[in-house]
Parts: sequence; structure tokens; C-alpha cells
Amino acid sequence: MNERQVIVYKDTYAMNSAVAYRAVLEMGDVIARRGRVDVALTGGRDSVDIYLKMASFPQKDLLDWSKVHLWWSDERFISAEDGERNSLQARQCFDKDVFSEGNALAEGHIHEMPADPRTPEQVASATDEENEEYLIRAAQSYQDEIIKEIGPDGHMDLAVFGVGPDGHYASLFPDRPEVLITDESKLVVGVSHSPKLPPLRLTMTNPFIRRTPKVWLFTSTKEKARAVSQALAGVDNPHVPSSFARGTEQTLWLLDKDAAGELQHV
Ligand SMILES: O=C1O[C@H](COP(=O)(O)O)[C@@H](O)[C@H](O)[C@H]1O
Repeated sequence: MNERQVIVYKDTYAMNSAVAYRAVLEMGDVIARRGRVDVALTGGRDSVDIYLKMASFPQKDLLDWSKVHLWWSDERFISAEDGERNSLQARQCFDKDVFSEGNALAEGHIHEMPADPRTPEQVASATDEENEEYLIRAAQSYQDEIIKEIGPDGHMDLAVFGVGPDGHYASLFPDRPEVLITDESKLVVGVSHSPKLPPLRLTMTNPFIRRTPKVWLFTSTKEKARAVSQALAGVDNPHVPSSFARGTEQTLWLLDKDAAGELQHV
């Protein structure tokens, strides 16, 4: 198992800028090696600023965006137009108009997790069983898309994650059964009754995330300091799901000073 590395930046601006530069450079290296790059994106408060920085001058010109495939490690299972969707927020940052011709992100390379196709009325009156059926179908459809694109044993090249104040990452929440999934054939699962709203979500699983060569977690503010120190105090602790995060080659925790505030040896 590779060691988790912690890098502390002086503030959130420095952290977000560093994550953006690191990501663009890493993506460029992967494209140079194998002609495309598959990246799992996250949601959360720091992600939008990071994506804006990745897609702005001069970073955007450092790589061929037409070779980039964007995926999501988790998503809120709500309507496609809902501004709370992680993918919609990211799409607004990676606004295709900012890319010059020939260098643009291809629509077919933006692999969003399925949205809830139901009307608000149908959602309001749905039973747990109905919700479960929708989630199972949606998770299977995303898993099928992953397998179609990268094969049954494939993996993301890079996965970036935010971390919640409760230590969750992706939509893997403390002490929930999804955190304990070890079945390698389950790449994506549904989450119902999520402790953080909205209650219905989709998430990549730990076994799939842990196939990724490079896994980076970024987080900021004092509010996250306890979760960060608990995650880094041990591994595979279901009370702190982000302690499961691991890349096959590299696991980086990129923090601002406040989020690192409760770490012992930094
Ligand atoms: O719900 C979610 O929360 C986490 C962390 O978000 P933050 O706003 O506390 O930073 C995020 O990483 C995840 O993708 C998202 O769905």
C-alpha cells in the first residue's frame, strides 16, 4: 500500500490553484502516454473554483481537451436541470466556449451519472421500493457506460474528491452499508436516505475508486479539520469513509492550513 501524502497550502486560494495545475499537468501526462485520460470529478464547495481554474487561461491550453473524458464519482439523483447536480456545476465551469476549435471538450466525453427522470410529484409520492428500483437501474446504467468505455477491469486515471465535515467522500457516508462494499464487480451503487440532502444519490464504490492510480482529496476550512485528522489517523475506518480513499500509485491529501489544523505532525 502506498503511503498517503499530505500537502498543506497557506490558504484555500493556493490549494485550489495547486490542485488545478496538478490536475491539468497529470491529465496531459496521461494523454501523452495513452492518447486519452479518464478523470473522476467530485462535487462540493472547493470543486467549482478548482474546475474554473483548470478551464481558464493559461491552464486550459496546457492539454488537448478533446482527449479528456470526464466522469463523476458521485451525484445527486435529482432532475437533470437541478442546479445542485455536481455535473451541472462542473459543466458551467468547463464551458465549452472557452476552448479553441480542435481543442474542445467533446460532448460525448462528458459522462454524467443518470438524473432522476421523474416529475417532482412522482418523487414526492414514491415509496422506498420505487426509489430503490430507480437507483439500481441508474447505477447499473452508469456502470455499463464505464465498462463500455474502459472495459470491465478498467479504471479512472485520476480521481479527485472533496471531503465532508463528517469525513464522507464521494457519496460514501459514515457507517453506511455502501462504505463496506468489497465486491469488485460493483463499480457504482445507489444511496437512499443519505444523511446529507438530497436523500437519493449515486456513488462509485471503494473497490472501484481504489483501482485508480492517482487519488487526490482536497479540502479546506476549520470545519473540516476534525474529519481530516480522523481520516488520516487510520485506514478503512467506516466511521470516516475518506480513510478508505487510496490510489494504486499515489494518494494525496491537499489541504489548506485550516483543514490541516488538527493534524499532529504537519
Ligand atoms: O455531497 C457532497 O459532499 C462532498 C463534500 O462537499 P463539501 O461542500 O463539504 O466540500 C462532495 O465531495 C461530494 O461530491 C458531494 O456530492
